[in-house]
Amino acid sequence: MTETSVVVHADAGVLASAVAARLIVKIIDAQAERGWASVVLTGGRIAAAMQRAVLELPARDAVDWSRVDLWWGDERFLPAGHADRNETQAREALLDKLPLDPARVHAMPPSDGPDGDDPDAAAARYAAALAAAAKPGHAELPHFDVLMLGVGEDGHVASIFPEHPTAYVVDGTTMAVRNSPKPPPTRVSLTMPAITTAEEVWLIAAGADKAASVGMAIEGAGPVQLPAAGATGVDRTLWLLDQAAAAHVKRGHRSLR
Ligand SMILES: O=C1O[C@H](COP(=O)(O)O)[C@@H](O)[C@H](O)[C@H]1O
Repeated sequence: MTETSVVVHADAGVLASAVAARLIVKIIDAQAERGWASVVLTGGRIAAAMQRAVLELPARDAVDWSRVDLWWGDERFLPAGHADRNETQAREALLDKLPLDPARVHAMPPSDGPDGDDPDAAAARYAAALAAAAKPGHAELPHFDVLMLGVGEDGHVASIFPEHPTAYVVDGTTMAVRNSPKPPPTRVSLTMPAITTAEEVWLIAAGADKAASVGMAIEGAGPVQLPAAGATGVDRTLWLLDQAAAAHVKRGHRSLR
């Protein structure tokens, strides 16, 4: 059974740098144990702040970045290099400044990639890449040490939206997303069953506009109504919040930092 914790930081800046520190330590621990680490990135504002914060921490040099696999939880299906792609954001904020092995940076295909403007083919291609990285006998996914998720104002995670067809998907590892309520309308996403295979899931949210959804998700809302409520890790589910996003979380459910 997953252990769930809620950690509340003073503001978005402290949150970003605390998550960055946590991520570095998680990667160091995974590499000490098995030689490599596998991380699933998310997009959005707090994710970008966290990515920038990783660069500012001297402990980043304790990571062997050439032995880190990077995946994405979702992607806005746009041309390569588009400013709104989660990949572009991560590359600009962090990845382009790290000595990563390019073969281990597994971005989701863009809309002008090998499959053209076909999100189903792009999702299938990503599913194949995930399956190719899985250990023999380990079904369709590699091990994920940590899978990070931003939380939308409406409680969406990755590109799984409340009451949207994506919230009802119970099989497969990836999916094309159409008619997303948040632009752009076409996306590619991991499915909820894929997300919940991660060793640890970290849900990261900052700002008062996230407070209602975060509060309801932690207090027991259903995952179709609030996908954030269904995103759990196998060993651990960690809510990493600033004070404003935690405003509706009951005192007994949080530890203040
Ligand atoms: O569209 C998306 O939004 C969420 C949250 O973004 P934020 O700016 O409100 O933090 C993000 O986590 C997701 O990956 C992304 O595609």
